[in-house]
Amino acid sequence: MKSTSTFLKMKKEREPIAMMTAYDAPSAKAAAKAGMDIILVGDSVGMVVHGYDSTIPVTLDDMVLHSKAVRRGAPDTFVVTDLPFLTFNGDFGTTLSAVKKLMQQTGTNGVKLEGGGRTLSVIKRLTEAGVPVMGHLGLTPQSVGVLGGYKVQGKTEESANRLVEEAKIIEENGAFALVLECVPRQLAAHISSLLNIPVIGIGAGAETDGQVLVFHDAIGFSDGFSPKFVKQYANIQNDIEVALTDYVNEVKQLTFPGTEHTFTMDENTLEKLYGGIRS
Ligand SMILES: Nc1nc(=O)c2c([nH]1)NC[C@@H]1CN(c3ccc(C(=O)N[C@@H](CCC(=O)O)C(=O)O)cc3)CN21
Ligand SMILES: CC(C)C(=O)C(=O)O
Ligand SMILES: [Mg+2]
Repeated sequence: MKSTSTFLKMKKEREPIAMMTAYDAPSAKAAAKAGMDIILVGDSVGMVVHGYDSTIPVTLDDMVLHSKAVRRGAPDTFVVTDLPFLTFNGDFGTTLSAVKKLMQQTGTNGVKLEGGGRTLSVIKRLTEAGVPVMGHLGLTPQSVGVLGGYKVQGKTEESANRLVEEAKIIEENGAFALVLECVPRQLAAHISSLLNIPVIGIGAGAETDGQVLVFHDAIGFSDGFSPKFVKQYANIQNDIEVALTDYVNEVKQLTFPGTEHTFTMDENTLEKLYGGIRS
């Protein structure tokens, strides 16, 4: 199993880190088979799997359930789980019990939490408690209400400087990696070269130490969600629609199931039971 020190070494040796979300066992298994370095059980599960229009409604129990499934599908891959909305912003005891539940009940390898400001000290305290922590700056979707929408961050001098300062503190406070979401590539490149820990980008250009995408976006299964930073490596939505339409048509036309999908009784039993009625 890769570890936080593997990821530091990868950065040093300029080997890009490939990360993607997964929320269930079969997709986690596919990610592991593809050679994914890190699987993220993202709170984006609320949007792409549960149909919410933000990540705000996602609960700790949701993250526990999905993390367990991912761990079963990818037992040998480093897994990180998002701490959901308002599970790490109040008293530290509550944060600790949330992280304890996640790590002990699911076997996830670390947690990711969004934001700078007051959450910077939470990163420090969790790290001191022995928890591998991944930071997340830039577009932090749990703050969508405060940010006023899903918008590129760090475009002004002031906000770019603040992101740089927060990124430095995140490293100082012991995080093993940092996700930078939806920021200009020049800012992401600057932060990546400034930090010793790997910076993993999403909508942050090619000069970070790794990339992360949402599983459903990457395979074309998120209802057409395809902003500039997403590349669709497949169109699963279309494949599924074709398959399901074929199924409906074959059921209606009685062409499914065929004999090859059907069980039969042997002739003797059939004779005894129904006097040889067949067809
Ligand atoms: N399926 C999915 N994939 C994601 O990457 C994702 C989610 N859901 N939900 C949580 C956040 C929201 N994300 C988003 C959503 C929309 C834009 C978007 O429309 N961006 C505009 C630019 C907006 C601006 O800066 O004015 C774009 O054109 O890319 C970006 C990130 C990323 N995250
Ligand atoms: C997009 C990634 C970084 C994330 O936080 C999520 O999927 O929830
Ligand atoms: Mg998230």
